[in-house]
Amino acid sequence: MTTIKDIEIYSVSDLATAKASPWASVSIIVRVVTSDGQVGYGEAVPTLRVNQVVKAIEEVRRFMIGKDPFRIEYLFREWYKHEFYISRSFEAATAYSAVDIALHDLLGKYLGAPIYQFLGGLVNEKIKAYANGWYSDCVTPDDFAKRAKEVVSMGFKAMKFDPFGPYFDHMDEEGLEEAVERVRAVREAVGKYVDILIEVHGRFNVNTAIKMVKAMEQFDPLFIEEPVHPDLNFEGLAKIKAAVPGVRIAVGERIISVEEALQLLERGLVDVLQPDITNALGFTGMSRIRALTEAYGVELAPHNAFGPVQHVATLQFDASAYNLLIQESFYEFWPQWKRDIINNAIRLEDGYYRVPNRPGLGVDVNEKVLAEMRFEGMEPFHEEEPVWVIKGTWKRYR
Ligand SMILES: O=C(O)C(=O)C[C@H](O)[C@H](O)CO
Ligand SMILES: [Mg+2]
Repeated sequence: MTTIKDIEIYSVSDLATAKASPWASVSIIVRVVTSDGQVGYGEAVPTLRVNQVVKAIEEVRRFMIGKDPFRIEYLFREWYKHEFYISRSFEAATAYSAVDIALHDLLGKYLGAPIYQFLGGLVNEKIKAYANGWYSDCVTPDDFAKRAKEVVSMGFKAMKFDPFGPYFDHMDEEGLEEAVERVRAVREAVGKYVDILIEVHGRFNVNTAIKMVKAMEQFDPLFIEEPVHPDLNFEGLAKIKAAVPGVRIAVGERIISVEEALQLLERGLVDVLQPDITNALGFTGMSRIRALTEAYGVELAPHNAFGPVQHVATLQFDASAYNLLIQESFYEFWPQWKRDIINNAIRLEDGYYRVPNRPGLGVDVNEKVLAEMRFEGMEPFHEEEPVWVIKGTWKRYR
């Protein structure tokens, strides 16, 4: 019987020369190795938690060694039994997610099939993508407009950005005006037929959020994401939906269980759900969440921000998701070393990605990059700009 022999954990980074936000300068990759020499890859979330996440993966490793890697549902259930906090702890959830992705990669390689084949088969041959990470150091409306045009010339038909500068919790009139002018500049630059997605990063209290959503409605955003603080703020989201019913609201990148998805869906608080395969319990969790969203008539727009293994895992998932709206992508805006974590370049064709159809995740991981870019330690904490914003945008322009 094939068993799990080891789980190797690689933190890789260019922190010394990083030009991106600190969270984007690190990837945590896992490599599951079997007794017969097969390998499967997965990825976890780094955001200011690198050490804790690595430790959490070490715990999953203790449990996994010696087990049959192909009993995926059974392993999930067994680990759920042992890991008392899996649905309460971000670290526990992302650690398991990374390993679950790797188990699916292994199974696909063993069966000689891409992962989508055993998630129900191919529904979407190509996946519409929206660009993120394209607006580093953009501050004025003009900065945003110029860069947005470049994004369109790369082929993207959709893009997301956070226009709210340094505001958090409350935003005054001047802040709102600046944000509105940035969004107006992008809408004018890209025209009517490119989708604009407004990222709020869970910044605002409810009163500010309602005012902001009302002001943004005129630009016809595909959705507005995390308009209020992200603590499953049911009351806040309900007030926004009541105040501005015509604007689609997206949330979900921080959910770590199927039950959290259910709580949002059953209250009718979300139009587009954004689960992330690296913290929503891998393919196992995402498949359950997909079924729920279908039942509630909600579309999926998976969050995908951390690295190329996540990127291709999300493509595999999306390939079989009938209610897929769009997939996020930072891929084109990462530094070369990060793109090089996988050997097979993922090309954007007219705003879409073709889903890799080789076994497992469908790509080869570049072990040289994993060895050369290895690092230990945490991402830096910058007092002057929160870790979650795109670098150089925590500014006003007046
Ligand atoms: O991509 C998104 O939707 C984000 O919100 C990006 C975040 O800044 C990132 O996930 C933080 O870790
Ligand atoms: Mg977001």
